[in-house]
Amino acid sequence: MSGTGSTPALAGHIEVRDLCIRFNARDTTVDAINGVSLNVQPGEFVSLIGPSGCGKSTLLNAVAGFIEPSRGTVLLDGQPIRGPGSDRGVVFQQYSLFPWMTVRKNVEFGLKMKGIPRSERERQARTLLGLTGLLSFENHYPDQLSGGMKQRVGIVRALATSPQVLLMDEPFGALDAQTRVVMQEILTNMWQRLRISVLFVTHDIDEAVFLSDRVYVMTARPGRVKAELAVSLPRPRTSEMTGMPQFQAMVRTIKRLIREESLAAMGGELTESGLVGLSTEIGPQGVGSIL
Ligand SMILES: Nc1ncnc2c1ncn2[C@@H]1O[C@H](COP(=O)(O)OP(=O)(O)OP(=O)(O)O)[C@@H](O)[C@H]1O
Repeated sequence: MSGTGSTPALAGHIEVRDLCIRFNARDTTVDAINGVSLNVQPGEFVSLIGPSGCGKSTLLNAVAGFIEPSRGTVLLDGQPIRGPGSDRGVVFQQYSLFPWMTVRKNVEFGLKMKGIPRSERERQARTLLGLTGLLSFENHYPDQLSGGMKQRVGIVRALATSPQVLLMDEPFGALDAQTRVVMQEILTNMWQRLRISVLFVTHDIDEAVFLSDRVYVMTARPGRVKAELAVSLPRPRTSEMTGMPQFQAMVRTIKRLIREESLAAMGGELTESGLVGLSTEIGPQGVGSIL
């Protein structure tokens, strides 16, 4: 594991510079993101939020090394990212566990790929499973687990190789509201202990504010950075903080920013007095139901 207690993280600095990603389909091109610059400092928790289709997953996939930039660069600790690597753990919304492997074998997989001897990888996997309350399920198969447990295994598996960076793409998107809140608390506790850098994609504004040190709000496609907000809530975070005025104020600000972008993408515009531009097409009630 990368670090414990208050040891400051030294690695895991992500820098995205003027990143553009264009997809070429058969007879069209799609500019998914255009000129994105952002950073994640070592040990920082940063979220990306924005209207649907603004390129959040594309950006995360570029940092993971699954997609090459059309222009611009993505650096990890000063080195250009040239492909996937064990220095970056990835967790997706779909649990992506191997269904034919037990929980422990799933967690051991990355360690096996790194050539760690069997007894050592078994020891490491059991330690991580113990930290997340999953040790008694080590011999279960994924389809014997609840969604929240599967995603805990997914996170443990991503952390098993001691990455400097954890990349998470809507990891709790498939979970019910209660499980989601519990998972957020588990994640923030684990992150606080490990001090690794996290880049987290979500649609959920409360989730972004609750978990993050900073939040980047993206524009509608092609995605750019519309705003960067620092979250000043103290650590460790607790669920009671969601009732604090500064939490609520930040949620309102982000909601407004995303709403502006969603409207702009639909050809409308937000004014002091209300909505214009869309009303002739679908009427104010229609707009309210969309947003
Ligand atoms: N492989 C691909 N080929 C062509 N277009 C793609 C590809 N991947 C993504 N896109 C397009 O790029 C744009 C950005 O997609 P992306 O999934 O990154 O957005 P997102 O912000 O994560 O969306 P959502 O919030 O709905 O999950 C979309 O218009 C999408 O259709």
